[in-house]
Amino acid sequence: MIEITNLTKTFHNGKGIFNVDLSVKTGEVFGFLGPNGAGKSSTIRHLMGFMKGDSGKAFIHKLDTWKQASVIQKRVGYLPGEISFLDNMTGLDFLKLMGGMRGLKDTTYRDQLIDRFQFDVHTPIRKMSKGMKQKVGIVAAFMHQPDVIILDEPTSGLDPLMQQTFIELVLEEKKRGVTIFMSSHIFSEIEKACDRVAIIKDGRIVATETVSELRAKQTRKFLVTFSSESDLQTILSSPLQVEDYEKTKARIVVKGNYDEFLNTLSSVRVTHLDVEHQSLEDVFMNYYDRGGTK
Ligand SMILES: Nc1ncnc2c1ncn2[C@@H]1O[C@H](COP(=O)(O)OP(=O)(O)OP(=O)(O)O)[C@@H](O)[C@H]1O
Repeated sequence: MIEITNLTKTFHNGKGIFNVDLSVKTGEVFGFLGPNGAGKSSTIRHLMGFMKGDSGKAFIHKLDTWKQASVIQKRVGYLPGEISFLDNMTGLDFLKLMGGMRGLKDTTYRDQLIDRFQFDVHTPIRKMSKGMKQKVGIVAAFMHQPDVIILDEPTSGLDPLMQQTFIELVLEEKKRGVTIFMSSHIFSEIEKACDRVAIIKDGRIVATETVSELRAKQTRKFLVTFSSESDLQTILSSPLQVEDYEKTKARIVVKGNYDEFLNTLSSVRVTHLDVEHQSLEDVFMNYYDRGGTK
């Protein structure tokens, strides 16, 4: 549904995106993660046909996004990273303008979305907070029920409740078979909403993984208390990775090897077990820190 092959764009300052390859299947919710300045918005601008690459191609629905930019921009739901509104408009004026451009006739779904995101459509945009503007942008991206939606940092400026409302909306659209591509640096929203994730750093894709693969790579540390010091000795002489220990307690590192962990623990008496959670953020930081090698 979305194909980017070998896309490169070098800006005059040497920054940009380099040999970006991405493929998003129909009905997939795909997360695009990276720190500030990594190249997320630049990639998305190519996908929306606002920018022409120096080399490589981007396709949506097999349409070349640069050559067929007007078709893409009419058809695809899009939330830009920074929305430029005409300040004298109200939220409703803006949504009517966007709806007109996309040939939206039935406004029932638009009005349901306005209700869900709880904002006053009659407020002039110049008086809106960043979060309110973001809500208007989200409604504009979803209201015509497109089959592809591209969102650049959709939850920035939203409070936690509205972030949750947004995730629910994405999951509903996913059920309808909509293909969604969204950039973010909030790992928890990617984890909740996305099937797969690509990580971009310094303009290059450093990893593409399913969310479940990423979870499997997640390191978990268990704080285990044993009934005796000899139990601890049994664990110390096992293949399990023990980070530190004292008397009858050990901090055991588990990275996917749950079977081995449970089997070994079953040979001793455990009186207490606690888990220290490592966030997905830590997993991603591994990628960032490793400078692009997987
Ligand atoms: N038109 C431009 N001219 C020169 N440099 C640019 C231009 N657009 C982007 N850049 C640079 O290219 C790099 C990638 O920018 P981009 O906006 O794509 O990053 P991003 O991942 O979206 O970041 P953020 O999370 O901060 O929005 C940055 O170093 C940015 O300064």
